[in-house]
Amino acid sequence: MTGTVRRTPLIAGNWKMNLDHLQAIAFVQKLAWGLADAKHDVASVEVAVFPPFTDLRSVQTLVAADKLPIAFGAQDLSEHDSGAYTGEISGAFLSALDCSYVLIGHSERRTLHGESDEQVSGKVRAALRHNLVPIICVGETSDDLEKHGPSAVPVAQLKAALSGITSTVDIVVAYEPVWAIGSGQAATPEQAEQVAAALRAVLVDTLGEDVAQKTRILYGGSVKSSNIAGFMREPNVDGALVGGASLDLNEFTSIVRYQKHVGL
Ligand SMILES: O=C[C@H](O)COP(=O)(O)O
Repeated sequence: MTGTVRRTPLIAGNWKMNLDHLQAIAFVQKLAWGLADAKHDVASVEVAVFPPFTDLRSVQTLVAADKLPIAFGAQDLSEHDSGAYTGEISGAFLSALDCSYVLIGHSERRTLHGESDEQVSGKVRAALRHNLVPIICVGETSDDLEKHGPSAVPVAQLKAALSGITSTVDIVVAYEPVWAIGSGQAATPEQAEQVAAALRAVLVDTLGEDVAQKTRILYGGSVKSSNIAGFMREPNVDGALVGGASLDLNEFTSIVRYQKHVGL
C-alpha cells in the first residue's frame, strides 16, 4: 500500500531559541523572495518555519500581509487550555495567531524539560482541540539504539503519543534520532526508512490504513542540502525537520528545492 497515496513533502525549519522577532521578519521575507526567485511551487513541497513564541505575531502579520506561501507553527504548547500555568502557552493562543502546526515532544523538550510520554499525549490532544496539526517528534538515544535496536523507542513513543486517539486526525510524525541532532552525523536514508516504515505500521494499527497513508513522516537530525535527497528518495520519508541548517537562508532554500538539484 505504501507509496500509493501522494503525500505533499514538508520541509520544516525548527529555529529553536534563535532569531528575535525583527530577525524573524527579515528572515521570512528573504526566504519568500528566494523561493519566489527560484519559482518554487509550494504545491510540490510545502515549507514551514517554527520560530520562538515571541516571533509568531510578527511572522503572522508578514505572511498575511504579503500572502507568503510559508506555513508557520510553534515549537511547543501547553496540554491545558487556560488557567494558572505560569509561562505556558495555550493552543487557543496559537490558533488565534493562525499557526498551522505545533511541534510536540521534541527530544530537547523531553530531555531538558523532563517531558513525559503522558504530557506529550496531552499536548497532542490539546493541539487537535485547537485545530493545530501536531508534529509529533520521536527518536531514540544512542543508548536506546544499542540496547533496543532502532525502532523500539520511537515506536513506543508514538504509541504513547497517540493513546486515546482513534478518529481521523491530521498529524505529522517526525523521526529524529537523538544521536543525529546537531551532531553532524545524520542517520543513513536506509536507517530513516526502516524506522519510518515501523512508525507507519503504528499509524495503521492505531488510526487505520487511510489515515496512515495520508500522514507525513519526516526525518530530522543533521539534515543538509547535501544529504536531503537521499532521505526524500525513501518511500516512507515525506520531508524533513531541519534545525541548524534552517537558520541559513541559502542552505534552507536549497533543502526545500531538493527536487531541482537532484532531478527528482
Ligand atoms: O528539530 C530539529 C532537529 O532537532 C534537528 O536539528 P539539526 O538539524 O540541527 O540536527
